[in-house]
Amino acid sequence: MESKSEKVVFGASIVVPSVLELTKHPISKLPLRYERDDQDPPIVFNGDSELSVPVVDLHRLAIGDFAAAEMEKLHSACKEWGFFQIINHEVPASLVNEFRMEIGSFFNLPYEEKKLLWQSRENQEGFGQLCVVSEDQKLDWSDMFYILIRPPNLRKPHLFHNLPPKLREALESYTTEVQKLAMIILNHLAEALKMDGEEMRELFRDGVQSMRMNYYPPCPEPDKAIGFSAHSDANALTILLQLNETEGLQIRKDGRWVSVKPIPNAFVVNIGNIIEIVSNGVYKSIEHRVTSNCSKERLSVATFHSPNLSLELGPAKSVVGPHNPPKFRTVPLVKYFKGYFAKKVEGKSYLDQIRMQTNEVSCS
Ligand SMILES: O=C(O)CCC(=O)C(=O)O
Ligand SMILES: [Fe+2]
Repeated sequence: MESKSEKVVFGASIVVPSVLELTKHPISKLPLRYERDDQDPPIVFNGDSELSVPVVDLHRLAIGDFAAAEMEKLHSACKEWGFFQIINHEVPASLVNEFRMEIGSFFNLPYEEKKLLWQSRENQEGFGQLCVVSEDQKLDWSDMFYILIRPPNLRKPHLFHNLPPKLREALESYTTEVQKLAMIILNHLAEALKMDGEEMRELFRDGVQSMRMNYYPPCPEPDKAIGFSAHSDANALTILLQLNETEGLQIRKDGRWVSVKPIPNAFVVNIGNIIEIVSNGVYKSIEHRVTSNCSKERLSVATFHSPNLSLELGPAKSVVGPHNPPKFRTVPLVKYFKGYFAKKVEGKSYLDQIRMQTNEVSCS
């Protein structure tokens, strides 16, 4: 039976305004609905050059002489940061650039056309914002477009078929390549965790891939607003493309917010809650956010990878043992997602709810 906190209805008759439309005519004051006092102020910590997100070279992971050192870098990035940037990933730059251009045009479509692709009462796909459940709820200073891509039976025809044809084509090629990259990374993570590679592959066979495109317009009062409020990702592995050179993404590291500086042709990869659970807490799903700025727009696209929806989620069997007892309970994946979104609406972390208490004994 569903607990009360798992019941959540998104967007029932709630219209989430488009921030891009709001900024079409210059405004000097931030509308009240975007003024935030529930977020840390957007202080950028830049003082210590030691503090920058690790960079992992995928090519070196495959070359005998360098592989062990690169693998160690990957392992410690996932343990200590929950984030890394990946270079030499072999996703063709031409394909990424094609996609980049199509996304820019997509956000600039006339509002009347975009309205046809707006979130509906029942689900969060389409243009809009995440987890908006009331008219008074404060909003992020951004527009997003969220869509399920794989497996194909999850695609919503009214969204997928109504995407501009060139965007759909570019999205198809981009997500196919990024899906391959995600599997390569997940295989490396299994190796680094000393987890059975077959157990990892089995989890992600016919897994879920979804995508969120984010548009952050310049903000009249960036100190009072937030582009994307602090959160950790629900899924297993996020592969993020920062589409232009505008900074904004920050991650929480040892209690401070650290900027993730865009590196040309790199992807930002982050561990989501699901890998934190599968790795039995060895890898960390880290809180991150996007700050606003007063002069430059920012665009990003996050591609999310999750296991097969019919499976149960818990610490990997090949990772836990007498010396490493499970730190999380095992729950059906579908139940996990419902719990995540319900807790997000409450502003809490669902991970804490499925974390084992110290006196709890595992039955799995
Ligand atoms: O725009 C970004 O850089 C981050 C977006 C993000 O965290 C998300 O879509 O989950
Ligand atoms: Fe995120």
